[in-house]
Amino acid sequence: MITSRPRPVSEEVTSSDAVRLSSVVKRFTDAKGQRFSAVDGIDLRIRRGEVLAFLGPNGAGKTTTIDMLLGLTRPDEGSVELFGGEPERAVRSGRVAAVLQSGGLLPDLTVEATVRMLGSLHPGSDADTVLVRAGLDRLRGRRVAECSGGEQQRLRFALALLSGPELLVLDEPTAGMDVVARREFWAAVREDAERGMTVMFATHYMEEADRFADRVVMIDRGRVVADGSVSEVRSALSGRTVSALVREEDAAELTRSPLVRSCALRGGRYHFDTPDSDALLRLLVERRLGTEIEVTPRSLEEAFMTITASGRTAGEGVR
Ligand SMILES: Nc1ncnc2c1ncn2[C@@H]1O[C@H](COP(=O)(O)OP(=O)(O)OP(=O)(O)O)[C@@H](O)[C@H]1O
Repeated sequence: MITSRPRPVSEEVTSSDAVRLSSVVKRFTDAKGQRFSAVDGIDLRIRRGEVLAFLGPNGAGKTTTIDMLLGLTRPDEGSVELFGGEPERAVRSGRVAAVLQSGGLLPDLTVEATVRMLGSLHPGSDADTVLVRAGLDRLRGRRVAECSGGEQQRLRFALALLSGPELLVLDEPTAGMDVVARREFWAAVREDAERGMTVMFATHYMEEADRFADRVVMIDRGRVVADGSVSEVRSALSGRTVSALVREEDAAELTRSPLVRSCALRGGRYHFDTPDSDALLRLLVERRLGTEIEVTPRSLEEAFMTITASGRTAGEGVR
């Protein structure tokens, strides 16, 4: 497993922990009546003020983990603590708020009326400030039904802010939004994160993790397979991609070299995943094996594909 900093779960919980999951397991029954572990022993500590991206392919167990974290469902094994106590207590007291994927809005109310109505449940909340913080000031009079998907998510974000939460949990908050809407959404969240709020967000968009998170936790089939800063996760799978025009027989020979971890043919070019791009480059040039050679750093997305793919073939995560 890739870890940036050791996070032994046996360490005493300190006041700096917002979230602590210890050996959490959640089982469900599948369509064939078989029990399986959707979450299979997750240990995770999130320190106060951290912005953590929670990544994983479809069905990896992200939503199930988040549901346990919010006290919506209980683990079959292990424990979940928010700010050192029960999740339900932290949610009830407004220290934790969530932006989930859908639901929860009344289509005929205006944006402002929605925020004021929900605000009345939180004494001391300031609807005007929240509308501005969520970037909704100009949309106050718009009916919810007429808001775009991105605007509705910003409204859910505004509602989450009403209780003045210390921890904000977002489950794929930008699913289905276009690039502009996603950018606007994250600009609003980022401002709050910069004020010191702890944020945990699940996403399928790697660039959101790349741009926004301090730390990335990747899960696959209910287990943590990588944990570190974006650059640590990338560099732990250190390497670059070298692509070039190469003859088929030369490419076949190159894939047998220890300098090549894997190779893919795209758009007529061979893309070699390599642990040592300098050496591979030298080889290609000196032996005239390739032309139009390009060297590019691996993206977080590539790191993620490698981690989850190796987990699938080896039966476990990258270690
Ligand atoms: N109530 C349930 N009963 C049975 N199986 C469930 C239930 N909830 C989730 N699952 C299964 O548990 C696994 C994990 O689901 P989960 O929704 O946590 O994944 P996810 O990582 O959030 O996926 P996605 O990115 O697609 O939202 C999946 O195989 C899912 O089908």
